[in-house]
Amino acid sequence: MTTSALTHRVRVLAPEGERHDEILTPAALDFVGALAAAFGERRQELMKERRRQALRLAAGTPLDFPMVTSAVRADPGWRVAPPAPGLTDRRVEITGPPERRMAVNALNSGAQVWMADLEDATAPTWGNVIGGQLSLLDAIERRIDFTAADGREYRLGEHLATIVVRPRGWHLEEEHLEYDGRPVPAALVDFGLYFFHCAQRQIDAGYGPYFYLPKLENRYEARLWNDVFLLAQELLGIPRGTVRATVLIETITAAFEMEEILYELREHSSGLNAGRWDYLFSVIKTFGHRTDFLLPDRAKVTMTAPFMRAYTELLVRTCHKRGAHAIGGMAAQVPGAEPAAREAALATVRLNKEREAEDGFDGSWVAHPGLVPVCREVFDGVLGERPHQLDRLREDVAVTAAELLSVRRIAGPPTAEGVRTNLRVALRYFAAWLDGRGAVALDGLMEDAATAEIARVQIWQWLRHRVIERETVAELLEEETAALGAEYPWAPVEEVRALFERTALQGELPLFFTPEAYTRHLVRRAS
Ligand SMILES: CC(=O)SCCNC(=O)CCNC(=O)[C@H](O)C(C)(C)COP(=O)(O)OP(=O)(O)OC[C@H]1O[C@@H](n2cnc3c(N)ncnc32)[C@H](O)[C@@H]1OP(=O)(O)O
Ligand SMILES: O=CC(=O)O
Ligand SMILES: [Mg+2]
Repeated sequence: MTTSALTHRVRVLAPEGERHDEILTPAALDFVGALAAAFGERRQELMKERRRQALRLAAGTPLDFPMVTSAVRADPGWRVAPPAPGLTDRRVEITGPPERRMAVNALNSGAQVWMADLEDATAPTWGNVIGGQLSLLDAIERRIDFTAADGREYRLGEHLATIVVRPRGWHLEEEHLEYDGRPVPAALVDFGLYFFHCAQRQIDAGYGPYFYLPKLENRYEARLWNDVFLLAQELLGIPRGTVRATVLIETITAAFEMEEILYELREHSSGLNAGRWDYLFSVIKTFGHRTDFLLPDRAKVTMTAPFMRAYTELLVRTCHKRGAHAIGGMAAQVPGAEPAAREAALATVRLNKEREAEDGFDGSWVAHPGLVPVCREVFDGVLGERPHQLDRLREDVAVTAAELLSVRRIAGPPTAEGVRTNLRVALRYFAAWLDGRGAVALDGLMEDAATAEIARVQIWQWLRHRVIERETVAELLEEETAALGAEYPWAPVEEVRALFERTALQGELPLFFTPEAYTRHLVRRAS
């Protein structure tokens, strides 16, 4: 049953859920409404600017470091805010959706930070959106303990990871909340509800309202976030500069404005993170029409590819120049139960973390509690007792625009195995997402919205450049759809297949698979 409640001008258009009233209080909705009123239009303008920029780049306008902000880059006189409590030592950060069991496991994992993910790892069903907020509130109130159906006890320990929340990106809307007759930007819903309920509680606990900001494309989007923080702090009487935000550099255009993004957010900034999977997705999406951006199988595009190295080297240099933490990205391997596969996964993760620690990163991400020890060991080896290595300025690094864009230096056409893998991953991930799960382990790898995006856009790119035949893809799709049905009898196979066809096989490439899939499949469903 759908209820419709009106508070100020925010309407809730969703089934009532257990304890949802604790999150969707009139005051919290008013707060979200105030953010939507102040920033909704500006966000829409910025989404239009994204499309204009995509068209300019497609038409051949060169991507370069902006001339107009060269003074910001040249000015030695500014630094970001000092690290806030709980964010000084970030050598291991575990990520995952704020589902109750995982929340307890992540908080107890021994990592310094838990990135509670309402974004790449969460399928935004209304149940997940509000359930995530409840988990966060309960965790901060230390009332999240529970006994699972199988009798296992989940109890918060003494030493917990610092919570950093990742709201959804600017491109998404939350259709279960309406302001002035329009869906509220999802970023403002996730940020606003958490901030409203937890900011003061986190300050009282000795921490603060901390965020990861995903998928920014330029400095104006960072400025928008900064203004959101200013208003949010003002409305709730929280001292200016209490918020901290780490921005994921995970679009190719943002890589050209890292310093400007830090500058815009400087009084709230806690660094940058190398969001490598979305970054790769963004490179393909932005330049997929160009033959010099044709990439081989996803498995072959590692962090040692010259253009990926240029990106991470520049990220560390930029952060440390401004006193900001540089946080490494996600190695996708998850440790399975089978000993040989487990060893191989741990060895790959170790190599990735070693490269990051040696390059100067101050910490890195892991996707699973079983990877916390290896990441910690590697960073302990480089940091020792020091909480970070901000003093490693990496003045030896000088990255050019050409190096950031030097994709053609990775050779090789896609293999038959690579094409099939992308199809398998996209179909299985879409099925899980429609089922309300935003992260899954598939063949020993963590897959989430970012990695699934790569799978779909690679197929699109390979078709566009005719390095694979349309008939081959059609045959493989037939086989893999049948395999999906056999493997996941619960999956809505035809809907999954149609979603893949719409988002990967058309001439025009949809910018993300999520907005359309959300509206079509996740809105106004029971859970
Ligand atoms: C590109 C990016 O944006 S990366 C960041 C976004 N992606 C993510 O955050 C993904 C995070 N990781 C995950 O979601 C999970 O590890 C998955 C889905 C990949 C695999 O999860 P599972 O299949 O449950 O793994 P597995 O069975 O090995 O889990 C063992 C235990 O570890 C827990 N666990 C696994 N991963 C995590 C995690 N990231 N955080 C907390 N606990 C976790 C499981 O809940 C399970 O706990 P239990 O023994 O109490 O039941
Ligand atoms: O969010 C992280 C990424 O790699 O994408
Ligand atoms: Mg991402």
